[in-house]
Amino acid sequence: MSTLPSRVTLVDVGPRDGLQNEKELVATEHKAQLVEMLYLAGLREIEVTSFVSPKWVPQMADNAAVMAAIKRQPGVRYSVLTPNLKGLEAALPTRPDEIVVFAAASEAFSQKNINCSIAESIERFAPVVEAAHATGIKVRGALSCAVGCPYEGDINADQVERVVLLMKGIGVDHLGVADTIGVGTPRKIQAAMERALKHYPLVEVSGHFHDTYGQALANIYACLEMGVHNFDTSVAGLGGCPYAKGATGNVASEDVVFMLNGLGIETGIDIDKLVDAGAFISGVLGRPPVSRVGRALLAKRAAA
Ligand SMILES: CC(C)(COP(=O)([O-])OP(=O)([O-])OC[C@H]1O[C@@H](n2cnc3c(N)ncnc32)[C@H](O)[C@@H]1OP(=O)([O-])[O-])[C@@H](O)C(=O)NCCC(=O)NCCSC(=O)C[C@@](C)(O)CC(=O)[O-]
Repeated sequence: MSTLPSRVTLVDVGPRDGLQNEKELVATEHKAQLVEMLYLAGLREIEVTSFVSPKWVPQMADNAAVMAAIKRQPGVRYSVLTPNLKGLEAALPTRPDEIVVFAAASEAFSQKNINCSIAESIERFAPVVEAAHATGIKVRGALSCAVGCPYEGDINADQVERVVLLMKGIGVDHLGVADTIGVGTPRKIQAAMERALKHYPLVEVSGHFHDTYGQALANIYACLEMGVHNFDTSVAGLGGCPYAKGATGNVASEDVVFMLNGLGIETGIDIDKLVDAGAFISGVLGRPPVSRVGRALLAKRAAA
């Protein structure tokens, strides 16, 4: 039996990745309340919003207002997505603790998602990374479509490594391996992870798994076996990417915390309060949480 990490850090990306795909605009105050409830549940890394074009992603148009509305708590890292310098310039006055640039292992996805080739995206990110570092802000890089693309199909590990190297070359501090459409299975995910780990230290690599095919928990376990201990998750299983049709949300934070609790792995997260956060935002959206654990614990509460 391999030794699993004793502690795992989760970045809840629900307020950004989760909500970006919602057609009905969610009120700024509800977004801010969700961020606060995640903090109260013990999350110390929260992806709040994105500074992208409001024409492309209207749900994130209130980015600055959300950043102004959140109650800043000590010890919490609030991050935002910035696809270009324009995004960074808009984000900086809102004082993000970290920014995220996002590239893809697939040319077609890069074009659909950010309207440029992989090479052009790296050219755009380079000054963003430089400017962020100049103000002391850490940069996470998301690498979409690390095992499969909605337009190109299978993606191989060589394609992943190529973009990992490009990200590393421009100084991206942390590399997130993203299975955007949730088609990854444990061995494929491990192969992609291995390429990231060839160039980034373990502490600076994370997994970002959508649960479209129900593989996300197995994929997280496969990463734990490699020692990976940072994951993006989304409260209530919210989300999907507007440029990956049919892809469902990220793996639900509640489901991951339940599994990690069962494995005796520390997260610092209170699952009951996390379920409250999931129930809150699901109520705002007018539907039950996608999280199986969230639904089970809510049903148990109702029956008690
Ligand atoms: C990247 C762009 C902006 C390029 O879009 P573009 O049209 O190529 O950009 P442009 O530079 O030609 O500008 C066109 C217009 O957009 C404006 N603009 C330009 N930049 C910005 C900005 N930052 N903020 C606000 N406005 C902006 C710019 O000012 C101009 O406005 P106009 O003159 O037409 O009125 C566009 O493609 C875009 O916003 N895409 C958003 C994509 C997105 O948010 N996708 C979802 C997030 S990624 C994701 O979810 C995956 C991830 C990270 O979770 C991991 C995974 O699971 O894979």
